[in-house]
Amino acid sequence: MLESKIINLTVRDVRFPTSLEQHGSDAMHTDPDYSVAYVVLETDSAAALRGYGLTFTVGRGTEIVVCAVKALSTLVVGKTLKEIVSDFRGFYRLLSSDGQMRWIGPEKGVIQLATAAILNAVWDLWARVEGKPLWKLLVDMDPAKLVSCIDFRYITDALTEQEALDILVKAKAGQKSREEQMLKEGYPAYTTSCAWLGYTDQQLTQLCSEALAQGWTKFKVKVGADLLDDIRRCSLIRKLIGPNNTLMIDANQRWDVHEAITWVTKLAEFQPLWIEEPTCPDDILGHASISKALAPLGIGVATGEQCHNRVMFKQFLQASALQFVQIDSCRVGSVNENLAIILMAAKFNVPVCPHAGGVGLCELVQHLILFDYISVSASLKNRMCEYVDHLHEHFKSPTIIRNAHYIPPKDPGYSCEMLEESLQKHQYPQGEVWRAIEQQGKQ
Ligand SMILES: C[C@H](O)[C@@H](O)CC(=O)C(=O)O
Ligand SMILES: [Mg+2]
Repeated sequence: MLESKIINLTVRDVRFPTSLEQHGSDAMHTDPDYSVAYVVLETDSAAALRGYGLTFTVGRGTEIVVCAVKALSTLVVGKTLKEIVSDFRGFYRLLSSDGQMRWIGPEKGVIQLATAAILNAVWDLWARVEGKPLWKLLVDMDPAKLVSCIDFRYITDALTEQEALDILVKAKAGQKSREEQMLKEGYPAYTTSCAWLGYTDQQLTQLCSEALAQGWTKFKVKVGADLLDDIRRCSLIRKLIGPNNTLMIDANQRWDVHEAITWVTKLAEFQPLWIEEPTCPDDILGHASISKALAPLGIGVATGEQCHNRVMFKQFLQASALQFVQIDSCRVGSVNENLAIILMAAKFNVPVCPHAGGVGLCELVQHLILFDYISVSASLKNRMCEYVDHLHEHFKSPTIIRNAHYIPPKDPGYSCEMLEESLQKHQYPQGEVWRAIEQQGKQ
């Protein structure tokens, strides 16, 4: 089935009105409507095999990502899966470095989100053809083949192809038992669902108490808009979860560098493990200053959900500007680029703690973090994957969480196929959910 040719690409703008209840709100994104540009690759295979992919957005602007996907589609349609995966590095380069389209990137912004959506669909298709969930496709893949999927351009000063290969070969030891461990216990997760910025203290208390009862031990709280609110909310959560559970805080880029240091120092009494996105996501040296200032307080810096490519991650690592690498399945160039980031993190000995949530981000990134543990890092120290309890019901193979752990998916593919009924209802602006909202606005 590798011979199957991709004969069509469709892309849809699908939005969920999460802002109505303040789900997903933070200090910078006060009214997110969790959304996706949803891609389907159709093939000429007898079994009418399809690949499903998506990239995540927070509402307005999704139509621009849809346009970018359409612009890139001519580079994909007409290719066989075999042509693509036998030189995946070359195909990645074709998509990310097209001689004309790279001007509107390169490898950043809308065009990078569109690249992610398309490549996620290609990886989904490949995993389906092999009859495996994506994490298993990666875990079973020969290290040389894995490395051949990565574009090392601009990162060889931090990680060479040979070094990447050596890391993967070394991690072969114990791989089988780690895979069995994951199938039995799952991968540790933390929750962000209890403490979005727009939630009331009452909601926060109720959701946090419920989460504790369900076995959650690690909690992330949104901060950054108002210091007194932050002190009150962090104090409330710390009291609820007790001294031994883990707290993280996330400012979503709200502060300048000095402001970040002062503000977080005032929250240090609540003992957060990390401050996430304290300042502009492009300010590597700013993050390095914050890291240095907060290290004596035992607080690390985490970032990555808006870090747009492997070159940025390389510099964050080289500058000791982060202590937690937050890969994102839809921000960078799909699995190909995330492989590079995971391997660089391993070389620099910095834990990977993925960003997830949104629509489909948990479904996707669970595959990457399972691969990281089984085939690269071989460690769970200071490692956990974000989980957010929204919108999973719209997926054909939703994430399974047991006792605050991600249970490895078993269905073939990359877990991002959505239910047709959900797509139709939420398609923007013509789906019934959006027509009803428009009607209410007119009344
Ligand atoms: C706008 C998103 O909900 C964002 O707040 C998510 C995020 O920062 C996280 O999950 O971390
Ligand atoms: Mg965040």
